[in-house]
Amino acid sequence: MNTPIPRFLVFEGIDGSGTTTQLRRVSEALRERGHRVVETRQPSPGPIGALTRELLAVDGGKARTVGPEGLALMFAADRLEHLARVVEPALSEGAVVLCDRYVVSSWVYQSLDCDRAWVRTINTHARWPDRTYVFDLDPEIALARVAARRAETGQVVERFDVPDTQRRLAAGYRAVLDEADLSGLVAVDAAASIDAVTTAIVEDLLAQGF
Ligand SMILES: Nc1ncnc2c1ncn2[C@@H]1O[C@H](COP(=O)(O)OP(=O)(O)O)[C@@H](O)[C@H]1O
Ligand SMILES: Cc1cn([C@H]2C[C@H](O)[C@@H](COP(=O)(O)OP(=O)(O)O)O2)c(=O)[nH]c1=O
Repeated sequence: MNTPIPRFLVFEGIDGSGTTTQLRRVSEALRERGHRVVETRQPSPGPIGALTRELLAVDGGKARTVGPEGLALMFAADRLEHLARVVEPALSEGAVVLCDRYVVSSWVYQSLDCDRAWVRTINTHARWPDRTYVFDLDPEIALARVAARRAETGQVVERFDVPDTQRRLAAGYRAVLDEADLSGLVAVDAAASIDAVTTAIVEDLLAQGF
């Protein structure tokens, strides 16, 4: 019997590591091969995700009122709502779902300020993805990319957009990559050129049966 192709694909990494750019390019490559593809992200565009994004924005240099535990619960609730509303129906219909950020984002970001085991507990009901591409990049390079992107797009500053925080997050992602018992985790050298990163991910997917 043929092994089914992995259809729930997640892109993870610190801000500026290139997940959004690559998600678009990999989706395009899969569509060209005839797959039906759903591109999505967390925090999701749904009601809980929209509220979460609002709470993340830093207003005049001051984070809004929700604290780290409240925010962790918002991300987890958004995740389950988004799974039920978007991801599960798309997978049931045979689509490939590519999601920009997922459970590992909560593990890494929320564990900066909350109890690590508790963060994992509140996310245990979210199904584990088939493949999680973890973009590994020096935080200095990622910060330079984010600054350039912000100058171009006028994007708002969010509470994790702080150099020291990004360094701790990069270390958090590397620690997750070192966990031996997680299935489908793939390290991506995000310092390579945009084309080279796309090729590496597409080659991995082809090796998975696409
Ligand atoms: N491999 C790369 N090399 C150089 N610049 C890149 C690369 N990947 C992305 N970028 C640029 O860096 C910025 C951040 O990329 P983006 O995909 O938005 O990151 P993320 O979604 O991980 O925050 C964008 O301006 C993008 O064009
Ligand atoms: C999904 C998720 C995102 N986040 C953070 C990461 C980002 O700083 C922020 C918004 O995500 P996102 O819009 O993906 O940021 P970017 O495109 O700049 O990489 O939310 C968490 O802290 N926990 C989570 O579970």
